[in-house]
Amino acid sequence: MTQDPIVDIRGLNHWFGSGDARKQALFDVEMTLPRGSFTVLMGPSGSGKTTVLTLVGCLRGVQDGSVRLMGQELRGADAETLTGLRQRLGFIFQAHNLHESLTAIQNVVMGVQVRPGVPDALARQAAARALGLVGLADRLDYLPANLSGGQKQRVAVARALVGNPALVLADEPTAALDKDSAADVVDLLKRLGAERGTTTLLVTHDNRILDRADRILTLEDGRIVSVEDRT
Ligand SMILES: Nc1ncnc2c1ncn2[C@@H]1O[C@H](COP(=O)(O)OP(=O)(O)OP(=O)(O)O)[C@@H](O)[C@H]1O
Repeated sequence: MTQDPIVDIRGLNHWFGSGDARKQALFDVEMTLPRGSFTVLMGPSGSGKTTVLTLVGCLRGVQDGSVRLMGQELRGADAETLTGLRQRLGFIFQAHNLHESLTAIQNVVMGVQVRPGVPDALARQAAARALGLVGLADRLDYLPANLSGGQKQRVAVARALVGNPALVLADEPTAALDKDSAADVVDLLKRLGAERGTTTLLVTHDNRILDRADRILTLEDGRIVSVEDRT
């Protein structure tokens, strides 16, 4: 049985600014992400990658065209629908964005608590399990300042995955990492995604990640210029 794609984008245009400063950032972008797929979105700086990611992540409003996320149209969707959808997403950013005053496990617990009504003990249990999966079972009570760059990024991966998201959106997750840590983080994302059926859309211009992708989409000047299927 074929399932609906997690993400289906049709004729997406996007503009920034207004008046004379108005500038089109995306032109007629089309993209389909099948459930469980691992897609890399690449392209030069300023080509529109982050804009696509923030639109799919319900972090900015869709102006023109259609973005369907888990079957729901985002254009014109109300705030409640967008909040509900956002709770089913996992975000990983270039800078790990951990709270420096919270320990690794407290940071990951915050990833559980985006969903209302999860009891503290259960959240802590899930967070400990997620940190175990990323190989940090012995670092639960460390503050970010006492973790390496790769370890911090793995905490961010655990935080993104702990709520069992349907879709992980990752923006340059390996930019701050050395070669080995970058490969570890990507392999981890891919493995956990495969085990849980999570779909991943990863933005990067890091060539080291490309051989791990199921699909590589390339954006240039706001347009998709190539789609390479590797499955
Ligand atoms: N908030 C904004 N206001 C005005 N213009 C913006 C804004 N955000 C992005 N842009 C413009 O939209 C275009 C696409 O930007 P975007 O950040 O999506 O590119 P990118 O491919 O992610 O770049 P990078 O790899 O450098 O992060 C660029 O020309 C950028 O200057």
